[in-house]
Amino acid sequence: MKLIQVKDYQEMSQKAADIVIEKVKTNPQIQLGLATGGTPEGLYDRLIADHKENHTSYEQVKSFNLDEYIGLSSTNPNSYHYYMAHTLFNHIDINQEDTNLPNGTAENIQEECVRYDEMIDKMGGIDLQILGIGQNGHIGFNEPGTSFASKTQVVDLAQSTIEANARYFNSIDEVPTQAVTMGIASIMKSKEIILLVSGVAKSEALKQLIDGDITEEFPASILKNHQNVTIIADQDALSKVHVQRGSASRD
Ligand SMILES: O=P(O)(O)OC[C@H]1O[C@](O)(CO)[C@@H](O)[C@@H]1O
Repeated sequence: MKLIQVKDYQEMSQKAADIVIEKVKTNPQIQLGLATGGTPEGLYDRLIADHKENHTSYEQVKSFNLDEYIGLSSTNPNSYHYYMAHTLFNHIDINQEDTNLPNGTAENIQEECVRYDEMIDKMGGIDLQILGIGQNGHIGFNEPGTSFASKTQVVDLAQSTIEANARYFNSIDEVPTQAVTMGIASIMKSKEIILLVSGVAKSEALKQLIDGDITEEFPASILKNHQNVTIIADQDALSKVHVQRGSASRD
């Protein structure tokens, strides 16, 4: 894993935006894997600003999101469909029909999981996946204990995830307890991954990722087995890590 150390959330977001914009310009048909949550908001803001200023076009880009809550329709402001529309898609020239998220209200959710993986495979896979990390090491909504062989699946959210995400809801009781998420194996198929990590709340997770072993008890640890991962982490997130410049491996 390559590590880019940055000062703060702003610099992390700018660095990530610079990379994404460059890749979209080089390959206008790039297939992007996108994440939600607080972490990528700054990245999306910068993609929008660049689109407005420099006219970087997403007309031929296709996108695939990691996850969606079970039971929230796309018009629910807490759904990830809504988040993506309002945080990014409505502000750039990507075609609505080229944006994909798992459907958390599908009648047959198991079929939906299979459909989602097959669709991504059929379209040639994800070129660049943007990832955040949960405080417990989750990627997508794959919580500790998830099989590294997992494909897109329905998961029970960990209590710590429900608590962390309650900030977006009126009360913790409104947070769905389940989600549909791309599995670990689905995520690992991406040709390239950028992991964004910011803030002291993620410092323990980042330390575990860099210093710890590869174990299903810490889902993000599988990223060490991927050939092309770049971590962009800020000083607060790195506060518990002793790293050599540019390298996030122990060796
Ligand atoms: O960026 P946050 O809000 O800390 O969330 C961490 C991760 O958890 C998720 O919300 C769950 O998928 C991711 O989208 C995100 O990367």
